[in-house]
Amino acid sequence: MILDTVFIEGLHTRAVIGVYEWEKEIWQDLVFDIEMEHDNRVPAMDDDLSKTLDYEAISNAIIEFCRTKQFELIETLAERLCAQLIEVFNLTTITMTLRKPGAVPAARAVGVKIRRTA
Ligand SMILES: Nc1nc2c(c(=O)[nH]1)N=C([C@H](O)[C@@H](O)CO)CN2
Repeated sequence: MILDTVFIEGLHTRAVIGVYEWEKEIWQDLVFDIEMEHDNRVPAMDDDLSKTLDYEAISNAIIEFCRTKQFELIETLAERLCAQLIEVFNLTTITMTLRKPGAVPAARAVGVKIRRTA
């Protein structure tokens, strides 16, 4: 059982996302919190970046995905992005919280949280 994680908190990205026609013409803010299970003793043993989940590379992959893909629902974006990250970075388990801060003006944020396993 893996007890360690690598996390990314408050990652700001922009995407064309939303169900309404006006939303398909604008960029909107999205904010991600990500937790990925990993045995952190392995990279720590050799002080070796190649044995970690590289949070910089994963952050850049998330930003690029949001920049280049378009969906209506944040559920769809979260699902497809988790699938890609699991495949590309060989993740075992990922928990993703995706907030769309501007969507409901009366709320600080709305969003979804999913947990997916390879
Ligand atoms: N569960 C969801 N509800 C809503 C979504 C969504 O992606 N998931 N999207 C919208 C609109 O696009 C909204 O963000 C416009 O402000 C409405 N509800």
